[in-house]
Amino acid sequence: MKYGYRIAKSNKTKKIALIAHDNRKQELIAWVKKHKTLLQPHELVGTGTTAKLLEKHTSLSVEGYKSGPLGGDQQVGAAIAEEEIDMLIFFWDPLEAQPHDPDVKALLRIAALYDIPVAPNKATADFILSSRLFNEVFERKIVTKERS
Ligand SMILES: O=C(CO)COP(=O)(O)O
Repeated sequence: MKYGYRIAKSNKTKKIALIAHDNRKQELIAWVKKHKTLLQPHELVGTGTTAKLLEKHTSLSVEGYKSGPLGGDQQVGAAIAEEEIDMLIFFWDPLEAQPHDPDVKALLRIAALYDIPVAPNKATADFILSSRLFNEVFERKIVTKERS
């Protein structure tokens, strides 16, 4: 089996996954509030608790998957593998182990594999949002398997 790749293109309107571990949820809520106008035109999704809190505190519409520890990270990972999600804002906790650490790792692996922008903190999220590409079509490299 050999690996090859093909180029996929995002739409101008992005589907953005928003996720935060408990100790970082307030930080994500504040970030989304700050950038509400920029985020509003895009399709927002997130893991269960994060999505609910974001809807409550920002009144943006955020479609929720299951809660992270109950399989939400895996659902977001599957959506990335289906090429449905264009970027991942994931404020994961660098100071506390999670019971579903393997799921977190799997999500980050799939996001790297499918070549989507990933922000683990506000600085990176700000860079992504201020990128010229944020409201344009951008290309990404999808790894494929080819029979040799
Ligand atoms: O645990 C998470 C990501 O790994 C987040 O899940 P919740 O948004 O349901 O808290």
